[in-house]
Amino acid sequence: MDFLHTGPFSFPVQDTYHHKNQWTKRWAAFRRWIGPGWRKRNGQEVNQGSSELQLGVSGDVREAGSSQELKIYIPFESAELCVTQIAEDMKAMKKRHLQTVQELEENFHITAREAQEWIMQKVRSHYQNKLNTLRTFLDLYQDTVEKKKADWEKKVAELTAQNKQLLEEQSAERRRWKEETLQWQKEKSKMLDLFSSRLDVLHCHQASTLQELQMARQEIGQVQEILTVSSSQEQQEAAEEEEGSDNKEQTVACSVSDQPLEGANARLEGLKESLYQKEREISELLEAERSPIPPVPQPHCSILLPTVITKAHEICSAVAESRALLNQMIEDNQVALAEARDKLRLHLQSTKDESNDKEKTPNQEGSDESSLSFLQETLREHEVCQIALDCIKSGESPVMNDYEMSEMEDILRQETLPTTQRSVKGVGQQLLLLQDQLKREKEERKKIIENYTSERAMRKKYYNMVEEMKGKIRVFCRIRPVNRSEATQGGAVVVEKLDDYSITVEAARGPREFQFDKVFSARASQEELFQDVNRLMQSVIDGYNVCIFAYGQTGSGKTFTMVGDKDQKNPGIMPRSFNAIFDIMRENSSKFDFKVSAYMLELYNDRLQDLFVSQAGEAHSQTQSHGPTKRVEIKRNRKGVVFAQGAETKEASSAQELYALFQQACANRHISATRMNVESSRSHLIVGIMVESRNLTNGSVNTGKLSLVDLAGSERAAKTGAKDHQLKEANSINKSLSALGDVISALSAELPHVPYRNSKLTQVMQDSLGGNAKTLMIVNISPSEYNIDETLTSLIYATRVKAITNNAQRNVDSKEIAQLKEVIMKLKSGQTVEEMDV
Ligand SMILES: Nc1ncnc2c1ncn2[C@@H]1O[C@H](COP(=O)(O)OP(=O)(O)OP(=O)(O)O)[C@@H](O)[C@H]1O
Repeated sequence: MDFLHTGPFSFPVQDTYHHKNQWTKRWAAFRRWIGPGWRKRNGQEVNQGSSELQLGVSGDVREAGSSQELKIYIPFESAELCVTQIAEDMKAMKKRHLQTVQELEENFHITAREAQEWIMQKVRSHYQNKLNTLRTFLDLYQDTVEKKKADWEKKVAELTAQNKQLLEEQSAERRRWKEETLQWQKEKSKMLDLFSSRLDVLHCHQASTLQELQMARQEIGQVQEILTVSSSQEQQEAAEEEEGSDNKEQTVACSVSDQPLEGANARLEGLKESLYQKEREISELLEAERSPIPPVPQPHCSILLPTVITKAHEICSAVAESRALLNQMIEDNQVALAEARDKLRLHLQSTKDESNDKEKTPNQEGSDESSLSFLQETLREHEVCQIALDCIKSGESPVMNDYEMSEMEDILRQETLPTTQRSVKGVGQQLLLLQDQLKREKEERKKIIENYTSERAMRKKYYNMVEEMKGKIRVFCRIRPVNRSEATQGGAVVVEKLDDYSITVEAARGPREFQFDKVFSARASQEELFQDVNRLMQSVIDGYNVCIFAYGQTGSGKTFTMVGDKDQKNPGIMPRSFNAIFDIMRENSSKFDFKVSAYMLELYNDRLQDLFVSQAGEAHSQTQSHGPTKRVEIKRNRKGVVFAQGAETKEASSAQELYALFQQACANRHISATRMNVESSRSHLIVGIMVESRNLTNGSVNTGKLSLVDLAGSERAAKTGAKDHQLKEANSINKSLSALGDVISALSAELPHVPYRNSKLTQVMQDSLGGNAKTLMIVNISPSEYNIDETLTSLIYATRVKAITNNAQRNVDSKEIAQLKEVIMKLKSGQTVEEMDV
């Protein structure tokens, strides 16, 4: 049998005619099945035109074409067998090919997965490296901050010590001044006493002199009488003698009567002289009394004092009564001096004993000090008096050194002559000097206080930075101005801002001080408050979750702080943050591609409601049986970030658009008037703003979320006058706030279980309290006594919140992860995913 050799297969050739048609069909099918790929086998071309196999009419197999061409006739069975075999071979081949394809596909998948894993690993290690570098930076930064903090603390301590020392020096100086002034005043009064006693003595002396004068005058009168009598006798005798005696007798009689007259005259002269002398002395004394010390030139103490002492001594020696008086005074003073010494000794002894026995209160110490100084002064008084009296008695001046002498002179110059112009000038100058010194000291003190305050502020700032780095929740306190109803209640203001970080509340049991990260007084504007909030907006853009919430009793100013006033003349944190976010986005638009979306909810009567869906619309859809409205539920993603499932999220491309969305949401909010607040929020408002920023350089994506929460205020039904549905609202508000309080207590006490699930409010705030958000709480309080209980409760809660630590982390995804997330999102929402996307 001949065989047709076509490639690897051999066809048995058959020359049966009746099989011709069948063969032709099968051959055609075979060729179709083989297809164009079969043309080349073993390097031999099978030409359709020239090498085509043909069946001869006679049934012989012959070669078609030219005379050289060989015609081969294959028996049909062989050909069929051959075809079957080829078909099987082809099947096997196909199967093998399919297996190979499958293997290749699998290999491809494995390689792709490996490549992806390798990339992921690379990315991970890259970010790990980056993280490590950042950690090193952070450590370095923390070290620097620690060092700076230590430096500042040291500086503050130094300044405080310096300040203390200065204050001590100042008070010591003042004390010294006081003591010296007191001492000099005492000595001055002693000198004045001395002068007055000297004057007394002089008065006595003057009186006795006057008496003597009187006596002398009487004596003169008597002498003049005698003289008159004797002259009348003389005249009588002369008349008698004229009548009968001779000249000789007349001469003798005359000489006898002249003798007593001469003695009387001499005596008279002597008396006159003494009278003049006394009169001179008296006039001198009177002159001295009128101006005890000649005004100009002023006598020096060194001259004056011995003069006074000598004069007093002279008087005492001359006048017996003065001497006796002086002796008496010396005796009395010695007794008083001994008594004063004993008293002082006893006092010192008793103070020593008491100080050994028990500790004293500051009051006791003060009274001890004052009685000690009083005793010392009394003793010193008697001592000085003793010296003065001894000096007067002995006629010797006290021994003083130059310094004491000049001091004494100064005192005398300034204080003993108050009426003279000079002394007035001296006192004035002294006063000016003192005022000048006081002014300088005040300025110095002010400077020190300013330094201290700025140091304190700086220290607090660094402390805040460190606290923030640690993840502590920041708490600001804002005091609202007194409102009209409080003013009419007549309630006094009991809250006072001490400085930027502390306030004091005049509670019934005494003042209580609270410390916060910042305190805003009633005068603080919305802008001032936002300046301290603004930096959190950058954190949102950087991919952090940030939460700002206002807490406080009803009517304390939460909505004013978060939203602003009704006509938006004083916009609050919410509208300001919309602008701030878009401002930052605009500044960074060359480096990032941003996307902003928002959801706005309210928690009313423990039910979450989407504020983008109006109540009317919801009711309408329910009545029109469009089915129940979408249920909003709070969920948390893998990272613990809270999100509202079922709430509509709307995108905004500008601050205005976002604000319009916000206004739309606010219009749907539950608000009504209560006795405490004409526009009281009856629900908790929760605004979530998501900012997605794609880095145009490396494709990484940050997703930050800003949660702004305006809580409804805690209230007492009795105060607000809530009834019916308002009472129900109040109960629901108070319940959720009490659950929030429980969460705060558990977190601040670091309890193992935190009851987040007790209320929807606590679920909403789960990532902000003890979660991964940067959180700021603003505690709003009323300043009035009328609300003091609520104020204290709010402040105590806020203080607890300060102790809570969050673990804020950035939400950053690499380009690949961000892409994969996008694909997942598309798949979840049923969209088709292009190969390009993967
Ligand atoms: N710092 C402030 N300066 C001026 N007015 C203020 C300030 N704080 C609050 N108010 C005014 O006090 C009133 C009550 O404030 P607000 O409505 O903000 O209180 P609330 O705490 O939100 O009360 P509720 O919990 O009942 O909603 C408002 O009229 C508001 O304008």
